[in-house]
Amino acid sequence: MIRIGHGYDVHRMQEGRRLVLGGVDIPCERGLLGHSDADVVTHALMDAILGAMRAGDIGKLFPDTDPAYEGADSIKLLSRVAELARSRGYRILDCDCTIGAQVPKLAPFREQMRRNMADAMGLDLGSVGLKATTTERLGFVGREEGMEAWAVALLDDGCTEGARE
Ligand SMILES: Nc1ccn([C@@H]2O[C@H](COP(=O)(O)O)[C@@H](O)[C@H]2O)c(=O)n1
Ligand SMILES: C[C@@]1(CO)OP(=O)(O)OP(=O)(O)OC[C@H]1O
Repeated sequence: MIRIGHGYDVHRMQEGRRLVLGGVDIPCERGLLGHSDADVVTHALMDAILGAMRAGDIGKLFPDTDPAYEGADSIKLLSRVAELARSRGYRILDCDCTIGAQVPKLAPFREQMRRNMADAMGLDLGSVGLKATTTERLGFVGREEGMEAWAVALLDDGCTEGARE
């Protein structure tokens, strides 16, 4: 049976932090604040996969109170989520993500972000969609206070209809 999952995440922008999106270190005066590398799009994608698995969320799997995840490389955490999915009999089929960011321009980094996320999940590049949008200067994204990301993922649970809880 095909399962759908959705993920959403927000991180605050702050001077002196790296901007890491889809595993790409993007040159920018300000980066994203978080316990991990604060890779907002990779976090949304992990939550989408976990949602499709009905397996909670990244905060449950990787608590932000655990020093093990301080400065964590979120792409490595994505590999772990994909491995967890495989170990439970799921196959990640397809996913699509959107980043809300007023600045910087992300288009030049889009293909490398897709590649990093696809590689982390063991998927073809074509199975990972990624877009970016400004919010036309509206809201916290528009004021450059933070960035947000949404993701959806389709997983095959390997079961006949209705067999999983
Ligand atoms: N941080 C961003 C935001 C947007 N883009 C690209 O620009 C296009 C137009 O954005 P609008 O918000 O004005 O619709 C968008 O479709 C993206 O291709 C970007 O690269 N980086
Ligand atoms: C992956 C984690 C690990 O601390 O990253 P954070 O940078 O804390 O980001 P957030 O999206 O607030 O919560 C998810 C956490 O589990």
